[in-house]
Amino acid sequence: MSITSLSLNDFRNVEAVSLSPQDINIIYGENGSGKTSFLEAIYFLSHGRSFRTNKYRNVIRHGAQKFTLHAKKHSNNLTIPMGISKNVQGETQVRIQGKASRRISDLAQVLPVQVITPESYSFFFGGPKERRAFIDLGVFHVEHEFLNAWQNFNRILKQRNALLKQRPRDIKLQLAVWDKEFVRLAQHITALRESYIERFKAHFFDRLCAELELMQGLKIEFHCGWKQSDSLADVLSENLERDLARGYTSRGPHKADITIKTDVGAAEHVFSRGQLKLLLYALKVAQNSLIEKETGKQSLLLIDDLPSELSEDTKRKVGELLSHCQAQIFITTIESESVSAVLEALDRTEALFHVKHGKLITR
Ligand SMILES: Nc1ncnc2c1ncn2[C@@H]1O[C@H](COP(=O)(O)OP(=O)(O)OP(=O)(O)O)[C@@H](O)[C@H]1O
Repeated sequence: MSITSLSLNDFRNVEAVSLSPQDINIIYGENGSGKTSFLEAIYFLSHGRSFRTNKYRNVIRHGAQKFTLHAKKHSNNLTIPMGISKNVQGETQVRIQGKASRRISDLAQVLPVQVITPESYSFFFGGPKERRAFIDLGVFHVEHEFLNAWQNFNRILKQRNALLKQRPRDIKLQLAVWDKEFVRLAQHITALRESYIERFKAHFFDRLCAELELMQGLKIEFHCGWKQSDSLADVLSENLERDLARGYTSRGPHKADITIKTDVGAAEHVFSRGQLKLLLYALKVAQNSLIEKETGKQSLLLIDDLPSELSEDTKRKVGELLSHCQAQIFITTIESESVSAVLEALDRTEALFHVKHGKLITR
């Protein structure tokens, strides 16, 4: 069990709703009833932002001055109350165990949350940002040094890019100072990512995908953000003219990526949409169960509109995949019956929540 109570106030079309989630939670209702808003609220409690919009005002209920979200997380016989509120001026308040917290990352530490939406398939087709974020979420949870190193690296990257844009006369001298630290942090971050990816791959292939025929022969490759056989210091100097022309640093760990290949080509060019969805579930579940294994933290998995585009057989396979992790799961669907095949594979306590116009009609 992870979240034992959740309340939303003035969030999207939800004025005031409280619920007591179970291990598996099915949130169902008509289009526009407010189902996704519940997932969005849980995500907000973990990340301090929405997965749907960067405009925080969009999530405050029309006419209200602020939204407030509360949850109680139960783990290891400990109940941790947590909350976040944000007002129309953009001021955020975070409370964990009754104490104000200034760092959003504190929320994510307490409540690891992953989300899968119908748009998540941009994971395979979009740029590397999302794939990098996927790796880093795992590294963040299992490697304590990562957050600090990543924040420091980003500060240096910002300074370096500002220099590239300003082009002061002594730019080479100034860059020499920044680049030393840039390279040191880049190597540290890359080592943490590589070590995580190796463990992730072992977990993904040996534990999770052994029985899924589709996943046989897949290869996951990590690209660190520059040609790894070359020294990063040399790569930075070789690319200086190009970087000056563009005004940003083109090589480094901020460009890292992963590719997923089948025997005959990149997964995104070979697999069907349904197969890619299954692969995405496998990746997210592997991440979840690895975080559980290495940190003992139970995470939450939010799945928006699970049944869309999935056959009954694929839904059963999704259910089998989900049974490999202990994550508390929240699934939205228009009709509750359409996820029966998923639930059959999950032998855990379930709760059904019927949402209508932002209100719960059954509990
Ligand atoms: N800030 C807001 N204040 C009030 N209502 C809002 C606000 N933002 C969105 N809404 C409304 O709240 C509802 C939220 O819909 P949500 O996306 O959660 O529904 P859903 O049940 O997941 O729909 P679908 O099945 O179509 O994905 C919509 O009807 C939307 O018009």
